[in-house]
Order: sequence, then C-alpha cells, then structure tokens
Amino acid sequence: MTLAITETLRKYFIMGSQNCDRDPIEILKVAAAAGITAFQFREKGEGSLTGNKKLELGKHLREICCEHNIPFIVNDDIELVDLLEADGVHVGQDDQSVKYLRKLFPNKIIGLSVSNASEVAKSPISLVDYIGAGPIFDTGTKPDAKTVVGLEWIIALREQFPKLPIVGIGGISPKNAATVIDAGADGVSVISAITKAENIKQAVYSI
Ligand SMILES: Cc1ncc(COP(=O)(O)OP(=O)(O)O)c(N)n1
Ligand SMILES: Cc1nc(C(=O)O)sc1CCOP(=O)(O)O
Ligand SMILES: [Mg+2]
Repeated sequence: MTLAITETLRKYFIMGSQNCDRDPIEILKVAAAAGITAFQFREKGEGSLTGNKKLELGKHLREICCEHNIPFIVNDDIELVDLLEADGVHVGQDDQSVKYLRKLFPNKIIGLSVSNASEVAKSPISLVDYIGAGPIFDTGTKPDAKTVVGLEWIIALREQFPKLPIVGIGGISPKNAATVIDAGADGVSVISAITKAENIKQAVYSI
C-alpha cells in the first residue's frame, strides 16, 4: 500500500556512507525494519563515495527500500534518479531547478529546501510535493548549513501554507522531534539521530 505524502514524511531518514561509522547497508536494514517511512540517499561531502562505488552502494540501499516498501529519494544527483529507479529527488535552492525537474519527472516525488521567506518567494512551491525546512536546530552533520531557523520557521510556513507537506530538518533527535511535529511539520528528517544511535530501533521509535 502506498502512503500519502504526509505519512511518508513522518520519519524520513537521510544517509550517505560519510555519515556512518558502521556499514550503511546494515544501518538502513535496521532502520527500515524499525519503521522509517522514507529514505534519502545523500552521498555528499567529505569522505563520500563517487562514481561506481556510489552507484553500487545506492543499488544496495535502493533494494532495501524496495523490500520494505519505503520511498527511495535521491539527493541532488539527477543521473542517479534514473539509474536507481528512485521514487523521487530532493534539491536545494542552488541545485537543479524544480521547473526542469518537474518536466523531467512528472510523476516522481520532488522535495525542495526552503530556509527563509525570500527563498519561498522565489520558489515554485506549487510544483513540489513537499518542502524541507531547516536547519531547525544546530547540526554538526552539515558544515555549510544555513543559520538556525528554529521552530518559528515551521510555524510560519504552516500558517502561510496550511496544506503543504512540510518536513523539518537539522539537529532533530528523539529529545526534540515531538516539538517539530507540534509546531506543524508533517514529519522529521534525521541523519545523525539514526546513524550515530547506540540503539537504532529505539531511535526510530522515538522520533
Ligand atoms: C528533507 C531534506 N530537507 C533539506 C535538505 C537539504 O537540501 P540542500 O539544501 O540541497 O542541501 P544538501 O542536502 O544537498 O547538502 C535535504 N537534503 N533533505
Ligand atoms: C542535510 C541537511 N540539510 C539541512 C538543512 O538545513 O537544509 S540540515 C542537514 C543535516 C541534518 O543532519 P542531522 O540530522 O544529523 O542534524
Ligand atoms: Mg542539495
């Protein structure tokens, strides 16, 4: 059964091998069995794989998502969307344009990052399936993250767009995930809350 996009966003796990001090394939297997609702393959930044190694890891991770019926979303890398038969793509303000992507992928999930009002103003919001709002809290995972926007950003977006699917991202953990949902987000996106968890199953339950 296919989930509605808002349900798909509820526990949205993002990972690349650079985020892991254990085997990423094993991490995703445990997270998938524990109940994540979406996965984004984000092989990016210091220590990340490229070329064939990136593709091979992507194939393994894609397969795990298929087995668990979890949407598989590719970060940034448009070529990989076709190569891995991804369910969607997530882009930021400086990535491939949403207008172009929507033409290329009329039926795939398209997510876009928005961190402030001027980004909203210049974004074709009606063409995306969801937006990623962040960084909500301080994050040690992304060195080039923008200024922390806080829960106020979720509240403001929800007020402006009552029906738009929104996922919060940045510094979200079992301790603060509920505050993001209470502020109006449909879900939480996490990297380190799962990749660095001592008990991945418990972390997935608690976000
Ligand atoms: C769900 C979600 N939200 C935001 C982002 C960040 O995307 P972007 O701004 O393009 O930054 P990079 O992830 O590409 O470094 C995301 N990936 N996922
Ligand atoms: C990939 C990413 N994008 C962000 C944004 O604000 O757009 S914050 C971020 C890193 C999220 O990692 P963690 O859950 O470990 O804080
Ligand atoms: Mg990007």
